[in-house]
This record gives sequence, C-alpha cells and structure tokens, in this order.
Amino acid sequence: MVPDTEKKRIVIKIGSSSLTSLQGEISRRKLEKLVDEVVRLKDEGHEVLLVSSGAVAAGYRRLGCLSRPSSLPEKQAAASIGQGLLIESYSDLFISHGYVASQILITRSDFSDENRYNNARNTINVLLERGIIPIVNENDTITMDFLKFGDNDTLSAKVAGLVDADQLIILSDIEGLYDDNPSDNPDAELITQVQEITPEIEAVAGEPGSAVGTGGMRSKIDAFKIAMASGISSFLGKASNPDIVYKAAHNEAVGTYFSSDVESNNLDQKQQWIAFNSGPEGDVIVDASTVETVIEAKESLQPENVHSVKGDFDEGAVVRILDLEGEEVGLGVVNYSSETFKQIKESESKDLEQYQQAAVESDDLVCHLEISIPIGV
Ligand SMILES: Nc1ncnc2c1ncn2[C@@H]1O[C@H](COP(=O)(O)OP(=O)(O)O)[C@@H](O)[C@H]1O
Ligand SMILES: N[C@@H](CCC(=O)OP(=O)(O)O)C(=O)O
Repeated sequence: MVPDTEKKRIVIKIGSSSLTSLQGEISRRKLEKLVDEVVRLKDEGHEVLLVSSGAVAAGYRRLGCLSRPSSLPEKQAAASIGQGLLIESYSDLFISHGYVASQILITRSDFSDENRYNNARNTINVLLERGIIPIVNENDTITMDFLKFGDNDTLSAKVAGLVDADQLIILSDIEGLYDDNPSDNPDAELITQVQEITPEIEAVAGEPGSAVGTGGMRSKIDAFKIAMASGISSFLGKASNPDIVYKAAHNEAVGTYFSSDVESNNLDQKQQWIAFNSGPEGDVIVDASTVETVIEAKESLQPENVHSVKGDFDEGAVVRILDLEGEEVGLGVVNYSSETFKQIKESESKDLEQYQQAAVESDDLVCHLEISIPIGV
C-alpha cells in the first residue's frame, strides 16, 4: 500500500445507479459531488482517472424514450446521444475548477489486441502526467452484446491494471460488500476487509438491486479479483456518503477494502494482458507432471513437454494450457505455431535440437491457480 502522504494514481469507477435520479436520468447534483471530490484529490497532487457509466441514462429521454430502454439498439442509440452530454457536463464542471477532462471510449476487442492495449496505456499516461482527468466508458454505440465488458466494473479494474494504478475506488449505491445481498436480507452485515476472494466471498455476491445498475456485486467481485491479481488495492463504498472519495484515498472511509499481500498476485502488465484481455486462439495440452513441475512452478514450458495441440494458431498466439482431462491450468504466448508443434511431435529426438526456444517462456505464462478468473471477464 502506498503511504498516505504520497501522490497516488487513482482510478475511480462510478456506476449508473450513483449518477442518476430516481427516474433514471443523470443527476447534476450527483455529478457535481463527484467532480468536487475528484478536484480535492487533484488539488493534493494525485493523478485521477474516472471510469464513468451514465451514457444511456444521459441520452434516453432525448431519444424519445420515457424510461431507460431495454433493447440493445435503443440503449446504443441512447448512449450515442448521452455520451457527449455526459462528457460535456464533466468537462464544464472540471474546467470551472481549472482542470481539463478528456474522453476515452474502449471496447473489449480493443483490449484483446496487444498493440491497441499498449497504445491506450501510452495515451492515458500522457494525459495523467499532464494533469488531465481521463474519463473512460465502454464504447457502447458500437459494442455488440457478446463482446461487451458487460459493465464498467471489470473495465475499471483492467484500466487500473493498464495504467499501473495505486488504487481502484469503485463507487456504488451500497456501503460496501455485505455478507448477503442486502436487497434480500436486511440483517446482512458489511465486510470491511477482504484479503482473498474465496468461494465464500463469491457466493455472497448477488445481482443489482436497482433497475439502472447492470453488474451487481458479481461483476464488482470479478473486478476486485482482477485488481488484486494485478497488485492494486481497491475499495468499494457508497457514492453518496460525504467525502467518500477523499476518505477512501486516505484509507479512512467506511466501506470494503480489498488488498492482497500474496506475492504471486502481482502479474506484470504483459501477464495482465494475457490473463484478462487476450483471446486464446488454441490449446496446448500437457500431462500432470508438467502441470506440477512447469506450469504451477512458473517455469518455461519446453517443446518436448507439450503432449499435443488443438486448433490452428501462429507463433505469438495466446493459447490455453490444458491438462489431459481438458481442465484449463494456464494461459501463455507460444513461440511456435500449431503446425510446428505437430512437426516437433513427429521428430526423432536427434532432430529436436533445432527447436531451441521454449514453447512458452515463463514470463509469458500465467498459471490459473494464481488468478482463477475466467478469461474475458
Ligand atoms: N453481497 C452484496 N453486498 C452488497 N450489495 C449486493 C450484494 N449482492 C448484491 N448486491 C447488489 O448490488 C448492487 C450494486 O450493484 P449495481 O446496481 O450494479 O451498481 P452500480 O450501478 O454501482 O454498478 C447493490 O445495490 C445491491 O443491491
Ligand atoms: N456504458 C454504460 C454503462 C453500463 C452500466 O450500466 O454499468 P454500471 O452502472 O457500472 O453497472 C453507460 O454509460 O450507460
């Protein structure tokens, strides 16, 4: 954890439910509160990036809908109207405090391309270093349902990892993570600290309680897993609480803090990309002893330890690494194509010498035991 006095790089995610009125429209008052809080952190010298939902909420009325639409094309059309209005409001408010905001729209397929992923990082780094407040949202108007991040929770965690943030603050309409869904159980109790996302923690996370939220607690738990695996401390708290952002940044807020001391939970940026963003193009199958001595030990996988391959992939592709039962044990970038793997399999042992490179280098390998998050969340 970064000492309290140091300048931090903070990613703040705010959900639709925390930016809208009871009617589901953007609330100017809520937007102003958030901006005031961000300004307070900026005035202290911190770098702040916002991941803001709200495009659909800001646009559906002008589309002619009486309530938030439910069909995908209507939501996308509403977002196309609302995203501009949302950014205009943010921009005006930040300018009135002397700060410049910028807009970044991202789709999941942008992040699955390593070059675009790295490009996004370079752009955002320039903005943050120059004191700008980047405001990120999913590019709703062009994203197809099956390609969507699904909500902005996991997007915010991936962005936090991308920019190597010190802290991820997720603001919602709820005080934090409860030991049961408070919408169903009024006796549910707040969990203030989470050091590991165990199956018990996953089990308490339920669906959204409001009509405007999309991810509920499930997608927040996925987001915290990604942040923890990336070595980022996180916080979940209620957006409407006074000074919530300032207090969370100074570790004084009421809510749930997620932090991991596990050394292996520190995937570097390449490994984060492999684990959370890439799309595997094929499978490499290994036996049980290789799982134990190579994959779990995070050693480089040698070509002779590959039992077989499935699918057609080129050198440089990301593949799933499966055990003989078909269970996914890791992900990695291969140094050989599927064709070459087949040739290696058929080669005499004296011919193997020409394949000097590892099948997957240890730096390009992510073992599923250390993350256990389904790819593409
Ligand atoms: N274990 C839990 N603890 C807290 N909230 C939970 C839990 N399970 C489900 N929820 C629901 O998740 C909601 C927050 O998610 P969501 O509505 O998607 O908000 P946002 O728009 O901020 O992303 C809460 O209001 C609550 O109804
Ligand atoms: N990208 C969408 C938001 C998706 C959404 O509702 O996310 P969230 O409120 O964080 O569950 C928008 O701007 O309206």
